[in-house]
Amino acid sequence: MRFILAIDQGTTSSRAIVFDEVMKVVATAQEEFDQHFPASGWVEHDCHDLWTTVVSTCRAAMKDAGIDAGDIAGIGITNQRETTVVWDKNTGEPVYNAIVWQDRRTSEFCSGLKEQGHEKVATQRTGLLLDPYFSGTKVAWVLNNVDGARARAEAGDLLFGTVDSWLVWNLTGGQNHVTDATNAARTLLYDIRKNRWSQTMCDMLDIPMSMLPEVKDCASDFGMVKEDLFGAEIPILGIAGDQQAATIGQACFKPGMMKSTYGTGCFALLNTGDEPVTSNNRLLTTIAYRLDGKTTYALEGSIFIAGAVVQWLRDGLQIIENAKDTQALAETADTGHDVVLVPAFTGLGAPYWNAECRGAAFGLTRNSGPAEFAKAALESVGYQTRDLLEAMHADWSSSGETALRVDGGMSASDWTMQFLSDIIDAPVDRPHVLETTAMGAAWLAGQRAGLYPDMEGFAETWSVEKTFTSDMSAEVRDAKYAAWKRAVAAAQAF
Ligand SMILES: Nc1ncnc2c1ncn2[C@@H]1O[C@H](COP(=O)(O)OP(=O)(O)O)[C@@H](O)[C@H]1O
Ligand SMILES: O=P(O)(O)OC[C@H](O)CO
Repeated sequence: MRFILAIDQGTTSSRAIVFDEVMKVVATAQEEFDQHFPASGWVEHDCHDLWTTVVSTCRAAMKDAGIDAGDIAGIGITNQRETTVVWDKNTGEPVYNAIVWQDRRTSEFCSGLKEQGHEKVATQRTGLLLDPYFSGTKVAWVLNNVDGARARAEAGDLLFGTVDSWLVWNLTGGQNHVTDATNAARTLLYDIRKNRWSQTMCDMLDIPMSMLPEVKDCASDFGMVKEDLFGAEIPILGIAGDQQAATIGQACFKPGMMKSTYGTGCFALLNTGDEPVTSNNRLLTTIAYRLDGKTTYALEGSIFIAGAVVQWLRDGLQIIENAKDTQALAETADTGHDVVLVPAFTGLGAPYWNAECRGAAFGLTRNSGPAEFAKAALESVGYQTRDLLEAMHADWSSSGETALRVDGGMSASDWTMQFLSDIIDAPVDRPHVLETTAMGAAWLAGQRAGLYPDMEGFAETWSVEKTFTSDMSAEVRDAKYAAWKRAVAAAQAF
């Protein structure tokens, strides 16, 4: 029996999952690591934590599966995207902590670039916006703020990588400085149409191109894990950013197919085929995957707070003990009035991109209590998804012809998924396999290793566990969504 090992290096934890020959999960290991918040709006990870938790979870998953490294046909890596690591190629030592995708420290730098009229050029090349979310301005921050970093980078001694790159560098014992096209597409340095690093963007941000990794297809030979790590060499055969891996894991291979992942945040990706679609509604144009040199593009909507609003009910308001308690609470809410919650705790993502906006609740009465807040919190996720879908429909007329495929921790909530279907007025499909992110990475590696089926064969294995269909009158839907739009406008005006 041969196995595939998927590494899912996420924002709050690292996971390793062993899949067998028929793509079934046989073992999983997970380890959380510390989040560092050195200043308001700053979020960092210790690069060594990312690495050591990956190694220990891989070892634990292999042990639990009762297998040796020699039984593994290949490794697939998927990762939190945009998070930025800069290290010295001679010593392998990072020059600074990993600056996490959520980090807003380069807000002013981005505003300055926008005022100088650079956004159009940046969007044309990269499909992204001049926002601190992406890696480019984070790399520039390291070069401009860490003592001696710029000189070392210009001398060719420093390397930049997203988390996948950092992991491969370490797994291969400092041999390979590589990434895949989906991760490159999140850096603000990659030309997604020409499929190469953009000299224009590197000049704009003053980043030496010698720091950048080689960009490969998502299923490629990324290098060999050195033998002393797990007891045998293992080829690394697949890499994709986590939201792209979920798109693959959900088998969204045809134009018009869309997935939405409800974890801490929510990321919706719509497959737009082999042409990048330029958004007029502040969505991102990105690479869904690149296989055999052929790029498939996606429109992406990124919402920063989805499941995190449930964490706020638990840890901030302390009105629930467990995330799953929200459903029972929401069911008891007063149906006579609607509380609308705008969870802009860290600003608003797509399609508003308002970094300064903060959260707000509207429609409160003497009757508003935990149940009404729980309902409003769950509904906010549906409203935000509708915002994204409206933008996608406006940008691309062929969108929305198929059901929305959902995954992520919050998709376990039937109540939330039913409201989602009601408010978007479209079917919502929840698959049997909710490990879609790891599955996507595993499939990339497994088909490269000759173990797993091709794209069509893989798509046939996807199956729906539950379909939610809209059960809300148009009148109620329209009134509720109009109230949401008023609430978002009011929160932004505050
Ligand atoms: N039954 C549930 N109802 C509502 N929210 C849930 C439920 N289960 C999990 N969540 C939310 O989902 C999130 C965890 O999902 P997960 O996919 O593990 O996220 P991430 O990968 O971002 O850490 C948490 O924010 C949690 O509050
Ligand atoms: O680590 P996650 O699952 O929160 O995903 C983070 C995204 O990749 C950020 O763009």
